[in-house]
Amino acid sequence: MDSDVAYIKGLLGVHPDWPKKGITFLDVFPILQDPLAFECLITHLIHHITSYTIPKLAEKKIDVVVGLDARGFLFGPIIALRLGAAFVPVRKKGKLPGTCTTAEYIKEYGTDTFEMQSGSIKPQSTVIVIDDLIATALQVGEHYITIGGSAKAAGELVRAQEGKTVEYIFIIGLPFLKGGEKLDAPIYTMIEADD
Ligand SMILES: O=P(O)(O)OC[C@H]1O[C@H](OP(=O)(O)OP(=O)(O)O)[C@H](O)[C@@H]1O
Ligand SMILES: Nc1ncnc2[nH]cnc12
Repeated sequence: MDSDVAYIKGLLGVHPDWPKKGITFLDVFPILQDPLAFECLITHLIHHITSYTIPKLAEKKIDVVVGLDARGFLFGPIIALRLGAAFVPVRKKGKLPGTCTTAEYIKEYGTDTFEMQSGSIKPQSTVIVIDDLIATALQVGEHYITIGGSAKAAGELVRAQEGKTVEYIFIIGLPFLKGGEKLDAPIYTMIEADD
């Protein structure tokens, strides 16, 4: 398992000063270009959910996997299918038809607004939120302030529909940014990015 994670980590694209100076962008797309690595990644996450997340739920199953626009869409539907769960997208503002709930957020390199279609999660549903990466938002002088970013906004949208987020799952965590300290459920990151 550890060697699988190390292999997958080695595939990540590392792009200093992109999309702007001071950001080191970590690109998950090379993983998808290696079918064996992609399969290993999905198997790893399913193993985590079925052997760790679900046993803690006392007889409950995962009802909904929520994926975040856009890179969360690469992983969320596959995980949902394998779990027999629904997939619900969180999209950037203006992309979803019908009535939507909205949450604004600040991320590592800008601000944005997320939306979820009203009624897409039934009250009391058990939810996993998935995305490619968790970072954080704001640097003040030499210090980063964690204000949750994309994942926190997604959690707000789930709560607005009375769903219960039981875990936030990410392929990559950026530990030096301390992302996710203020989320309402535990976080699982498969790969810890180097400081
Ligand atoms: O933890 P945070 O500071 O909120 O940052 C993480 C988010 O930023 C990236 O998405 P981005 O908004 O760049 O959109 P994309 O997936 O459409 O490229 C990434 O895929 C996460 O969704
Ligand atoms: N450093 C980073 N690399 C890739 N996606 C990101 N989203 C926010 N920060 C990011």
